[in-house]
Amino acid sequence: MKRIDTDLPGVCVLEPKVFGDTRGFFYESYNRDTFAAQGLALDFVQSNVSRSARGVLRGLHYQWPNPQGKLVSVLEGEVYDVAVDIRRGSPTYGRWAAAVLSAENHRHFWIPEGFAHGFCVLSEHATFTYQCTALYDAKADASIRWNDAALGIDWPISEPQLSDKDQRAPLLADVPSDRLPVFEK
Ligand SMILES: Cc1cn([C@H]2C[C@H](O)[C@@H](COP(=O)(O)OP(=O)(O)O[C@H]3O[C@@H](C)C(=O)[C@@H](O)[C@H]3O)O2)c(=O)[nH]c1=O
Repeated sequence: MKRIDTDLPGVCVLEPKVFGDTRGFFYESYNRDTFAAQGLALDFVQSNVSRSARGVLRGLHYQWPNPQGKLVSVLEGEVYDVAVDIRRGSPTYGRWAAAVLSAENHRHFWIPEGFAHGFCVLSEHATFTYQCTALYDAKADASIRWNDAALGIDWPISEPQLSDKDQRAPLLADVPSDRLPVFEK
């Protein structure tokens, strides 16, 4: 597995070693020891799958308290995936990083705890899967507006299909500071 760091410390792309043969391919999507050797000592407690049509955007989502680190990837189609540092007191507060993830490139994206996460679908459909370091907690579930100008995310689509919740999401500046994750060194 190859780790490719982004400009945003903590957020990285992981490229698994893919074994192809006449049957198709095989890769390890997660291996505790291989990840730990790359500085990612992760302990997953929940796995999720979603499927979305072209133009759907899910995000920007986070949990506070009980933040979730997420290892995300795509099994069908292609998405533009974004991580945003929304940790109070972080030297990189408000900065974002993005990666194109697809069923062809097998790339995984690591979204650390305390970051907001979202993606939009670039293909006809996309089947998205992710493992989480904390359980879903409906009371702690929160969103930031996908196109918050203060973040300036360079989304590749302009009129996404959003959930009601995501349409109503606040700007980062309007979230009370005690409702945001805390930066821990
Ligand atoms: C995320 C989640 C949702 N649900 C339920 C709540 C709701 O009724 C339904 C759909 O939830 P949502 O609209 O929040 O689903 P979705 O918009 O796909 O939410 C996800 O978006 C991406 C970007 C993330 O980063 C994830 O952590 C998660 O927030 O599924 C669970 O039961 N468990 C879960 O872990």
